[in-house]
Amino acid sequence: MSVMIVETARYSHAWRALWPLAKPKVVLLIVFCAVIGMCLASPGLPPLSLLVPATLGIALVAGAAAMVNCLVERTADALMRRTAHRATARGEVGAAFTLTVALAAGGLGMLLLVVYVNALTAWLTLATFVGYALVYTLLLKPNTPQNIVIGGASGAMPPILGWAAVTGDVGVPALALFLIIYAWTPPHFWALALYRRDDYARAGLPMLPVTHGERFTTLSILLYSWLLAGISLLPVAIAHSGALYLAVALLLNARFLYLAARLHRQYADPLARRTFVWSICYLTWLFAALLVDHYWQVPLS
Ligand code: HEM
Ligand SMILES: CC(C)=CCC/C(C)=C/CC/C(C)=C/COP(=O)(O)OP(=O)(O)O
Repeated sequence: MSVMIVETARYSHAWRALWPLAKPKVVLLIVFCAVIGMCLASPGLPPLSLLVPATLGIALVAGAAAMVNCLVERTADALMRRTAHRATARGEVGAAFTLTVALAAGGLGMLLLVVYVNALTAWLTLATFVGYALVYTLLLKPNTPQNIVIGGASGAMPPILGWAAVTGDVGVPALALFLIIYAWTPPHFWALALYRRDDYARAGLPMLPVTHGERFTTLSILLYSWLLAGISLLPVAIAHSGALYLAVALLLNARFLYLAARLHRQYADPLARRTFVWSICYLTWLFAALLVDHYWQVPLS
């Protein structure tokens, strides 16, 4: 009896240790962007019979990708303060167990997409998994400071996945949303990499602030923020979104550009942290505005 209790406690500890490896908050925003892709592709609300399996499927595959990322990077994670507590880095969960759970979750997600959604969404989600868990994590991240500029293409896929789930193809508005997340990713990540640069240097990862220094990174953030400001107006330029979205986008861009310009003028770690936190608020509110605008569109003229 006591052996059983000890075994159960060990397993429940292992399961609880696995949950943060799936990076639930990141996956939540990814799924939010995917759901908005689904809504924008539908004149009304997407049917629940599609919304539920598509959302669950994408969430499961994204969580699996995050777990594989933590598994592959466990040695580097152990050297960084931000990631040293991960169960993979601490050796609290075995590699075989983590991989099995990740593949089971990812497999279940793929099954949901294949059976209840469509083949295009399933293939694109699989490609996204490979792009992040393998190409970015194994090849790009340890080898080039442009790692997230290239690897960011995976993170930018969610609206395309959502759109494809509803329509079975990749529409122009979905491509515009892809470009928004693609341009958003470098300032999002480099802001964090700046105030965590000692971590990355210790782990031997060639992040931009480590290889090119603070000034070059803040300039890159500023330039990408301008690029993002322009790209974020694409949904209006293609007449998919209206005045409400435009107003919100202009306000959000103004704050992002203000923070990026200040960061470049006078660098400070707390300001870099604020810029990183703002990047997450920015994407959340921008996509929320797309959604509200879609259902309550105010014409521009
Ligand atoms: C390759 C592209 C990306 C890179 C390199 C990246 C990097 C990071 C890093 C290093 C963190 C820090 C986590 C921590 O605080 O420990 C983070 C947090 C976060 N990222 Fe990203 N990110 C990327 C793409 C995305 C995408 C596409 C989304 C959502 C659409 C996203 C949403 C978030 C959120 C919500 C957090 C906060 C998580 C938390 O507070 O636990 N990221 N990101
Ligand atoms: C199927 C699908 C939709 C997949 C989505 C891919 C995905 C999970 C993208 C998120 C990107 C992410 C969490 C980057 C973290 O950077 P990092 O891995 O360099 O950060 P770390 O140092 O915290 O591990």
